[in-house]
Amino acid sequence: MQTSKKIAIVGSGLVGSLLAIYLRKAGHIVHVYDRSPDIRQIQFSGRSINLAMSNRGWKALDAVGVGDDVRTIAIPMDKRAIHLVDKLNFQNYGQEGESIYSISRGSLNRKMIDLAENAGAEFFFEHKIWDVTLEDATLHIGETERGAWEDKKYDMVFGADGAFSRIRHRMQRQSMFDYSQEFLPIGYKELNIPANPDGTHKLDKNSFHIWPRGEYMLIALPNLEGSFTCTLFMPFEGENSFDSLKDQKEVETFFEKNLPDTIDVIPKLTEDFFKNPTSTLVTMKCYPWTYDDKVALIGDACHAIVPFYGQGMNAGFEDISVLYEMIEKYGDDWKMIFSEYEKSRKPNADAIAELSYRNFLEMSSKTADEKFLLQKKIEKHFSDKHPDKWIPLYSRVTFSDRPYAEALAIGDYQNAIMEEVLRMENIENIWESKEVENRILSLLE
Ligand SMILES: Cc1cc2nc3c(=O)[nH]c(=O)nc-3n(C[C@H](O)[C@H](O)[C@H](O)COP(=O)(O)OP(=O)(O)OC[C@H]3O[C@@H](n4cnc5c(N)ncnc54)[C@H](O)[C@@H]3O)c2cc1C
Ligand SMILES: NC(=O)C1=CN([C@@H]2O[C@H](COP(=O)(O)OP(=O)(O)OC[C@H]3O[C@@H](n4cnc5c(N)ncnc54)[C@H](OP(=O)(O)O)[C@@H]3O)[C@@H](O)[C@H]2O)C=CC1
Ligand SMILES: Nc1ccccc1C(=O)C[C@H](N)C(=O)O
Repeated sequence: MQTSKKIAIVGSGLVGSLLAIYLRKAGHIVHVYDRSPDIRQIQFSGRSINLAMSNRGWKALDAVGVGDDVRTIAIPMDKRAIHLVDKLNFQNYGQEGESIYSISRGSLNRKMIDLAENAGAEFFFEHKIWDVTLEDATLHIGETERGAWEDKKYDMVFGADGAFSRIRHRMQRQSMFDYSQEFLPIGYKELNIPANPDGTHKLDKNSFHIWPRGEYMLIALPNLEGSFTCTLFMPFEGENSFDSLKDQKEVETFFEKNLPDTIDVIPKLTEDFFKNPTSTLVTMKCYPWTYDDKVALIGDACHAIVPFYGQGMNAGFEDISVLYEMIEKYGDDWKMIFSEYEKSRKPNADAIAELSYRNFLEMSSKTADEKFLLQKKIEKHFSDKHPDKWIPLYSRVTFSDRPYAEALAIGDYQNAIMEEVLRMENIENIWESKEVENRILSLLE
């Protein structure tokens, strides 16, 4: 327990609501503000895309005893199901028993707010934060940007207000504040595979489904009631692009030609395609993340990444784990807590941003490449025999809590070794041999 402070969290998203639970545990008065209505009272619309939860997320949830609650709404996916035009391949994510978990964003957010409220946090919905005075942690709240604002002073403010954070906006106006934002030329659109009439899933429910098609891809994640949430990632412009699919006929022809096995399972294809928005993807980096011992950014507000590794929320939850480690270490010294928190997290946030960007190529192109699948088999075979010498990159990111920066560096080193190994003569037939094992061992020396 620390000396009790009055703390405001801006944003009742996934990170804000979990942070509220942690700060209550540390003995603080916690007020959470969100511009949106209470997600528990409304039909959730928006980015309802499912989230893949993995080790880092579970660790942060389990540490405050809410992991099992969340497990009740999670579906394990132990492999990729890779839908090529003419066949279906599978690729395990990790060792036996290791899975990532599909969870609906809306259900998770509702549950997290319930749990935070039960822990004693107070929520203020439909409260728009327009500005913050950094020096004395005062929030400026109002209906419109130019209307009257109410001021609320706190001991401390956390900006958990997402990729387009208002709290960060104010911090950006200081000198020596670094900031960058980069949009991808790729957008995404949500589609839906409904359940069978008996509530069963139309595709294997324990797989993360991918239709890799080079510059674009479709993915599908299972929901509890038998449906799948699909997302089409595709360039905005060019030959195969959102721009090129302007009417019903063009969409139907495109899917029949390129994604033929989805036709039967996505009955409302064109309706959903034109009803659902095409959304954007952005990487945002900034530094510093804190102001004195008064204001700190957390989650997407300080590191928005593209979604291709399924790590954005996991990384935001890990921010909270690290912040709490610092709380335990430095007690009431919030200056030290904030400074060690941002120093520890920044290199790891940058690393997962890079890994996430690279994973688009892995998912959309490499999963359709036999050589890549062979590489993964060799890595798995070697790592099963020498777990102390080789943890595959995917496992280090997804099933461990080793720093992301370490995963990126070791992953690059391992990749250089695998490039050598794949050049071995007749590798397709000898990949399980002692010769290949010895080659990797010698390259590792
Ligand atoms: C397509 C897509 C797929 C993804 N898939 C995954 C995945 O599989 N696994 C994973 O780990 N991550 C995934 N992510 C990333 C994940 O969604 C984010 O990292 C996560 O939502 C960040 O949580 P947050 O609480 O920081 O921000 P948000 O979830 O964006 O929440 C911010 C909250 O702040 C509120 N707010 C904003 N501005 C104000 C204001 N001025 N005043 C008051 N309130 C405000 C908003 O209403 C919102 O409730 C995905 C992201 C995208 C875009
Ligand atoms: N890492 C990534 O790639 C991420 C990408 N995104 C993408 O960015 C886009 C926007 O995302 P997001 O901001 O979450 O938006 P959403 O689409 O979820 O919601 C935006 C809504 O909030 C309103 N709004 C925006 N700012 C304020 C404010 N200060 N106060 C009150 N209302 C406000 C907007 O109204 P109005 O139109 O009137 O301004 C709009 O209705 C989407 O395409 C999303 O997919 C989002 C997060 C992460
Ligand atoms: N959640 C996502 C959303 C969009 C794109 C990818 C993901 C993933 O989780 C990918 C998964 N980790 C994979 O590598 O197969």
